[in-house]
Amino acid sequence: MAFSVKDKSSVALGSHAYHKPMNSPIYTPSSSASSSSSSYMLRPPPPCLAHASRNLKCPLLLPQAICTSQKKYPCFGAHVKASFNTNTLKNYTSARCSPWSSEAQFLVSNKALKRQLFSVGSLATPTAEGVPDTTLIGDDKIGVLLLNLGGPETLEDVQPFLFNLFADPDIIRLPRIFSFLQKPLAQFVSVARAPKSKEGYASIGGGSPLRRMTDAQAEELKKSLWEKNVPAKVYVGMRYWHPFTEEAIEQIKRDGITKLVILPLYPQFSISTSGSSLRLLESIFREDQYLINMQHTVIPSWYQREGYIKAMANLIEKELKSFDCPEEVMIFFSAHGVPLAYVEEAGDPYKAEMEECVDLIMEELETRKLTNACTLAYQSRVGPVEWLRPYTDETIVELGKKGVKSLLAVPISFVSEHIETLEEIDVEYKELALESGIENWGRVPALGCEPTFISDLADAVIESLPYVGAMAASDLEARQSLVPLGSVEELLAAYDSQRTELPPPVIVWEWGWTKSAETWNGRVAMLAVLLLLCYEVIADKGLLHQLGLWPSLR
Ligand SMILES: C=CC1=C(C)c2cc3[nH]c(cc4nc(cc5[nH]c(cc1n2)c(C)c5CCC(=O)O)C(CCC(=O)O)=C4C)c(C)c3C=C
Ligand SMILES: [Fe+2]
Repeated sequence: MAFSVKDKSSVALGSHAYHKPMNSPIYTPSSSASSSSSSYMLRPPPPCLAHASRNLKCPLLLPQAICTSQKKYPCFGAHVKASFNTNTLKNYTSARCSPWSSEAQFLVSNKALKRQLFSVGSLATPTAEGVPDTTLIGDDKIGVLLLNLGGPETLEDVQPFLFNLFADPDIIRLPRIFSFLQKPLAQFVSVARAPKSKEGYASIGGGSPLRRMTDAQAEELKKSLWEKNVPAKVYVGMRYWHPFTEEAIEQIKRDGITKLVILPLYPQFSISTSGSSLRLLESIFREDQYLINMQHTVIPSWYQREGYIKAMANLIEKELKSFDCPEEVMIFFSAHGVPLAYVEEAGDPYKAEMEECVDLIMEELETRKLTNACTLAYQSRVGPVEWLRPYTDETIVELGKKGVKSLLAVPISFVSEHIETLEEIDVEYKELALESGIENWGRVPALGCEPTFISDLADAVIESLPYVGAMAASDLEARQSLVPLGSVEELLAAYDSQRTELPPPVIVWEWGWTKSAETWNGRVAMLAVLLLLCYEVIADKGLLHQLGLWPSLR
């Protein structure tokens, strides 16, 4: 028994084609998409935006993170779809004055862009022997900076780690006039959440495996690069815990790196993950003379890459075989959620990229004659606002009710094991699934150091090398040709302008225990917390002071 939208009698959760909004958790890739994109092409224009900071007032790093070319010309050597995604970027209208807007003038036509990108792209092609063009390396010292989230290594680390996370304005997005409350709020929320989080970390051995796993990935990536004749150093920069991004940058300076490839370890781009790390880097770069002069490029997201898609498909194929009736298993993609407002108001491409990623993996499985039904849902929501739907927990219950008997969970937004795979999926969701009538449960491991995946990351780095510093050329045409800056500027301008506003209120009021009531309760609670925090700051007394959770200002 396989479930799909083409088979509505089996599970009637509504229609669900990839390019439509995902109202229901069940979908199968649309047949047109399958047929149009079952092959991989080698040299599409890249999504990475190359920069060198020379000749620019500031290094303009962040725009590289978000590139509209991704949908139309997916990443180096990646899957090219014939049909374009209806890109969220189309919604952006305003071009504001932002730290990045100095580039808005370099708008280019896609035609010119393609022409140049194909010719520049060919520079990156490894030779037949797999040896990259050494002129790309020359006397340069090449570094690769892996960006990741970081995780507490001991239970004592949990609360300060949470503080760092909630103090990030890309995680708790306050209107600018309330930005002075960011740290007090982070203190409050981290202290309030720490006990629950500690329980989770205690149950997976007393800390996050993230540092260990990311270090191992860095080591393997370095080996792979050297094997491919690119003698690069690989650094790890975490956003919220050791080794912090700032520490990695100091090491990069000490090592005298002259060309840096920045590679967030998140396959899909989100404002809250890669975006946050890139924003931090941008501020570090802007202040530092060495970094301003160092050439760099960013690989903003790489979920479309052949190696990544194939590696994911390999893991799924292998895990399906462990079920008694593999063809009856529903493949259950579970992605880390983000608040809905990130996507709908701030223009986060995360949801669109996630859906496309799932589509590509399913298409790859189809080419292997694996036609299982699949579902995408979002997990790990935190706080009172609405997050991306469908939620993983609700979906599991719904699938149980609809008679689904076998589920294979696939963590899709992250490439290492972490608390949300080891605790949330393996323990909480498994238990919920079994209670909901699902009889057979499996989980695909995170990619970790899977060789196909690591080798593909190395290729992504190598393919990005021609773009490192390409913007340093004062040659206007080169600058114009390499980056579809107009769209990037629009995206960032829109994203940044949204930071001044809170999400709009729920317009239609419904009585009873409804979604709108839930949302409003959350907002009222948030407002009360804000007022209490204001009181603590202004009066230098209050509940937190009494509990000793607030350092006296006097
Ligand atoms: C693509 C991955 C991730 C997105 C998107 C993301 C957004 C996001 N996360 C929080 C809040 C928390 N995240 C926490 C841990 C955590 N988050 C990710 C990844 C994404 N987060 C990972 C890999 C981890 C685990 C790290 C580890 O230690 O193993 C936590 C702490 C754990 C907990 O208490 O549950 C919080 C809190 C928000 C609010 C958010 C988007 C705005
Ligand atoms: Fe998270």
